[in-house]
Amino acid sequence: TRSTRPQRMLKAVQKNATKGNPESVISAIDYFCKHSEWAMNVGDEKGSILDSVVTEVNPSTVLELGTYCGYSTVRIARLLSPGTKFITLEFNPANVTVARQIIAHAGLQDKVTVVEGSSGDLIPQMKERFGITTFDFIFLDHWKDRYLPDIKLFEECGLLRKGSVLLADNVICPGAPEYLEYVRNSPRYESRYYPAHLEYTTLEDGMEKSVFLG
Ligand SMILES: O=C(NC/C=C/[C@H]1O[C@@H](n2cnc3c(NCCO)ncnc32)[C@H](O)[C@@H]1O)c1cc(-c2ccc(F)cc2)cc(O)c1O
Ligand SMILES: [Mg+2]
Repeated sequence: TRSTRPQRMLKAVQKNATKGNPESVISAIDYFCKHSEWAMNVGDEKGSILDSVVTEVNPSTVLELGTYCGYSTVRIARLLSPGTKFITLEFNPANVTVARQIIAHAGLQDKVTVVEGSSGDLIPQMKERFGITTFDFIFLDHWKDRYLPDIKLFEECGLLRKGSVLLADNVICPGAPEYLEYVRNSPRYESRYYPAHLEYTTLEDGMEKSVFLG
């Protein structure tokens, strides 16, 4: 049967990227998406914003929602200090399989744990299953209508501390209006919008960085 786009992306990484070289994995995926098939990776322009926020926060604990093929997982993991606890959640088992292979090709398999399951089920398990008290940095890039319920879940589960940073992709395209309204109007967050473009296109998109104030 016909391969899937994530499988074709993995093949492109295995063919064109150097094993153990995260930068070459990132470049191979961006090349694939620009010249072969568009895919919903955060991409190079928004990826640079992600890089700068991760570098600024220099987190000890990181959570990503929506691994997909592992592109942003590789971008984040390559910047983390040794000993950082990084967990990424993905509920599609086929995507988990591809992501684990792309992360391994980059040589970053020891830096991140890819957990199969849905955020709604897994977020409440973070403390007991992974020994996490709070997250320093959270990257939201899963279904856009789940951003708001999941940030509320973080609050309910006591997973945020004063200064925790949440970065949300696609707040314009496809858009996360209820999430934006919440973080921009809640006295518990200090929010800032980073304008950019939808990955690999000229369409408007952007990322929202929100700092939890406690
Ligand atoms: O839809 C987009 N991303 C979704 C990501 C989904 C991935 O994350 C996984 N996932 C989803 N919900 C959960 C969940 N929890 C929630 C359910 O319980 N828990 C765990 N994993 C979850 C899926 O299995 C996928 O692997 C998007 C679209 C465009 C786009 C823009 C313009 C266009 F024209 C077309 C597309 C651009 C982007 O950058 C985008 O990120
Ligand atoms: Mg996205």
